[in-house]
Amino acid sequence: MTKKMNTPEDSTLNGTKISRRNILKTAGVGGVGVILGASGLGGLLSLKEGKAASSETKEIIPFYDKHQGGITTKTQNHIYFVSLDVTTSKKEELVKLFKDWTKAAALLTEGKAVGPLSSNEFLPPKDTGEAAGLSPSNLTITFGVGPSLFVKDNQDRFGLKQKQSKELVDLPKFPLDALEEAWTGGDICIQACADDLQVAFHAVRNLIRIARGKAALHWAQTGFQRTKQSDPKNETPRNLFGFKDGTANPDVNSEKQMNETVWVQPGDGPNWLVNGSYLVVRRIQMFIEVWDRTNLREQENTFGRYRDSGAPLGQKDEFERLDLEKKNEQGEYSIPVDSHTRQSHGDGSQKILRRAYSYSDGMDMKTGSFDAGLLFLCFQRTPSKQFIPIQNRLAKMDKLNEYTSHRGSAIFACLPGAKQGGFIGETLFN
Ligand SMILES: C=CC1=C(C)c2cc3[nH]c(cc4nc(cc5[nH]c(cc1n2)c(C)c5CCC(=O)O)C(CCC(=O)O)=C4C)c(C)c3C=C
Ligand SMILES: [Fe+2]
Repeated sequence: MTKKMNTPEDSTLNGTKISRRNILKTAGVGGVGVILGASGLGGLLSLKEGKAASSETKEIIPFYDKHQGGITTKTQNHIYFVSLDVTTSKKEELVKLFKDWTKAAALLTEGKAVGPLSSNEFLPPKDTGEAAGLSPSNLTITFGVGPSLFVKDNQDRFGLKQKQSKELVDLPKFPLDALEEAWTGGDICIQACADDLQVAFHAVRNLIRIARGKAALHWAQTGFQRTKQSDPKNETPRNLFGFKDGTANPDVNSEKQMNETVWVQPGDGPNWLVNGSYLVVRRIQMFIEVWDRTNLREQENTFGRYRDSGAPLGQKDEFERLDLEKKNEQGEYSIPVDSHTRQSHGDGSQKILRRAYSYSDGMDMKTGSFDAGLLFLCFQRTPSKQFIPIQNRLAKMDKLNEYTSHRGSAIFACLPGAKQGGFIGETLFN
């Protein structure tokens, strides 16, 4: 029996965009297995378009843009983050991979399959199928390249050495780092964020499938936030220590702030990264059992903020400007000297865009406690002037270190966005 499939080719029929959900609804109307000619399907959809299309349009973040999605776009409920090792030594295969990934990512973010769901019973289907019927879920796919893609073991692997940015180098070892190879480094990263974890997983799975023989998984980490459904007021999310996390972030709606803080500008370094950004990712375990035995005052002194309101200590409102000079009745600083807020803020001149997710990975087999914490992700224009000095201060002085351990780390240059017809990495490889 011939079935009409949701293929990349038929993603636009008669000028009508067809998403995973539409195609299923259409099949429902006509019945599974009904043969539909392109024009018949297009006609049917244009009749039904209205509701389904308008509710889904809101759940699509366009893939082709000046900047990649997943950086300043609204944070979704889930993340599936992977770091990959490139296994091919041929530059042309690497370039082809980025071209294939670009096409696939554009389809996936629109809620489409990367190929026919079941066209030939003698071959594995092109798309793995688990996202069929699901909405695009605001999926964003962000690609980055690590320092080891340029030079590894002193080898200029793909003739890219001349293009390596001075900022794209391994992070220094910070005091107290307890990094493990299993969560550190990588040649390429893919960050997939979506409001549905199955959609994010499906995206990563299919992109890695496309990379077979060219790149392989090095490490992977999922993460979550409270969902939009459970928090319709969209307040600042809370981390696993129960504190609001993300309050003092630069404003993603301010182009000026993003150009100052996040996007690489002409003249900053190599041209290929203009409109891209550097991502620092840290897998930070949080000792939640120890925290849960710590009294509230100590917890609040650790962060320098109230747990309930998220306001700085000695102040009223979550979003009030920090008053680092304010003292309490005992004559001590209201926001303690070793608190996370004071140390991460510093003199306020170094800013990063944080886009962190909590993670929970079952049990830490070494200790029997939860392996849970924060997949800390931050974007910036110049790591040596932003993440690195902040982390140097935190590693030396932050009271939060008593309750956390940095177990994984990596840096990537997230490429600029691509135009329709172009591909992610074009500026680097051409
Ligand atoms: C090097 C950068 C940072 C790391 C690593 C980091 C880890 C980390 N942070 C929290 C929880 C909170 N962080 C908060 C503020 C805050 N954190 C950083 C940087 C790093 N945090 C910055 C730059 C800031 C903002 C400073 C400012 O200007 O005020 C807060 C307070 C609320 C907020 O502003 O978001 C919390 C809570 C955890 C749990 C953690 C590691 C596990
Ligand atoms: Fe922090």
